[in-house]
Amino acid sequence: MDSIWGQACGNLKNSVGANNYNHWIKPLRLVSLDDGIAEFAAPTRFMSDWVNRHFATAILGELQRSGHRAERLRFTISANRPTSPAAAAPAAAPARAGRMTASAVEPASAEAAASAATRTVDLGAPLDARFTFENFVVGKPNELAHAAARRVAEGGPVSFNPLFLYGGVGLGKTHLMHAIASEYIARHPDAKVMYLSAEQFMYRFVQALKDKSILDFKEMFRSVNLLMVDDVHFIAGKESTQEEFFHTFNALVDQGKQIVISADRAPGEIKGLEERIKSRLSCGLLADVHPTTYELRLGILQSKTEAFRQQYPGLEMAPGVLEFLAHRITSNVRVLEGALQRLFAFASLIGREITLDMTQECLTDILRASDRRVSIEEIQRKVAEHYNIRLADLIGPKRVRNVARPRQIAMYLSKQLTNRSLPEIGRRFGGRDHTTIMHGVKKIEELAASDEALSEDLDLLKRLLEA
Ligand SMILES: Nc1ncnc2c1ncn2[C@@H]1O[C@H](COP(=O)(O)OP(=O)(O)OP(=O)(O)O)[C@@H](O)[C@H]1O
Repeated sequence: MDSIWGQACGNLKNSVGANNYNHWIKPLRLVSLDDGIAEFAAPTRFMSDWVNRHFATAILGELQRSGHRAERLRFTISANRPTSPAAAAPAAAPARAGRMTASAVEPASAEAAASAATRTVDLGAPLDARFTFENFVVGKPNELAHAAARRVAEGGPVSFNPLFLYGGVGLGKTHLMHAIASEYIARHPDAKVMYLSAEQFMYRFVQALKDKSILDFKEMFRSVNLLMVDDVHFIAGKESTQEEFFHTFNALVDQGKQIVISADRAPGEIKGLEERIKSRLSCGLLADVHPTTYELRLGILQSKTEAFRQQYPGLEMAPGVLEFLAHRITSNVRVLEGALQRLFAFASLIGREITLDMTQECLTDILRASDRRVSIEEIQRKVAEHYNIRLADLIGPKRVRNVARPRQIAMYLSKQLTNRSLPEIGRRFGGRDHTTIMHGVKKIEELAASDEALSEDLDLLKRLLEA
């Protein structure tokens, strides 16, 4: 086993990059390779989950290339646990270079295996048992996407096709997709549901071409009742895959079968996607998952904390910690969740209550990265560009409306996306008083509540700034 894995590792280092390799792949040990199942010992559950989600395709591909039958991964958690909290629960999630599906990955524990067996999607990837509607916290930014997802999951007559969920990284699109699939299967045990990433779709398509089994491929995809393709932007620029996807899509729509798609942006904004596909994808319901608000982040943190309390019983948390995290980590839910996980792991290792001081100490890197994400200068530049005004005017004293409103928008975004104080923001806006900034922020909040166009503009700017 050691020599098989050693050989695969050499290539994996190149394909996933040295950082990913050292962090995630190197600590794994190949225990057995029987019946197409590659069993690994991993130091932590967190690590095995992460590898499942991100590197399964690469690992299986490597084992297959060296002539072994490898169709699924299975993990056991080895006894020698890591000693540092960062290794136990690395919260600073590396940027995701496209999703690797969890396809062909077996659940780690017997309990998870049993529950997955009842949830197994007929033809696609196993579902993540944590991604249910019950575990999804609903707030203003995701309420439309959630309601539409619920409707599709009921499996009644197809009222919009496709359901197209889109939004920035780590905002819950995949979570909703899994929730739809689980619920749909629970309600329609005989239905065929296929959930896979666009990358997996391409991989299967290429494999079918190689194996000369394209008819089987077509037949398999056309036989499903519900097709769900995650991260569809992945096929941008890949002409033959797009062509095949287009035909699959049309065949299913013609048969009245439901399709759910997710992407990081609206169909019209995906560069490298054929016009006919863009227009097909725009035909159903486009549901935007907006960037999180403070309230939603807090709700998610509260809900995740309850789950962590079961995992780490007896751990106390001082008041204000969740509020602090919701305020400081605005990037995406995945990072927020990772931060909380690291905090619990750390507190349980040293056996102390989670306090604000501990939070700051334990999450220094994440908090610093969050701080760095957007600067007031970037916000000012982007807003000036967006409204086609000069940066000097945005900061300067002009009071004409076409400058004053964008200025207030920039003030509002500076308050929302950075953790600078009002006097500090004031200084960056040409030495204005903090009450002027407060007034600007309030004004935009009020306007956005009734002006849909402004609210959409704010979302767009946030997304551009947080990208
Ligand atoms: N509203 C929510 N309630 C509970 N958990 C959430 C919510 N939104 C996101 N999450 C959690 O955040 C993590 C990231 O979500 P998910 O993978 O669904 O993001 P995504 O939008 O598909 O991102 P990507 O663009 O990277 O594919 C998951 O663990 C998910 O459970």
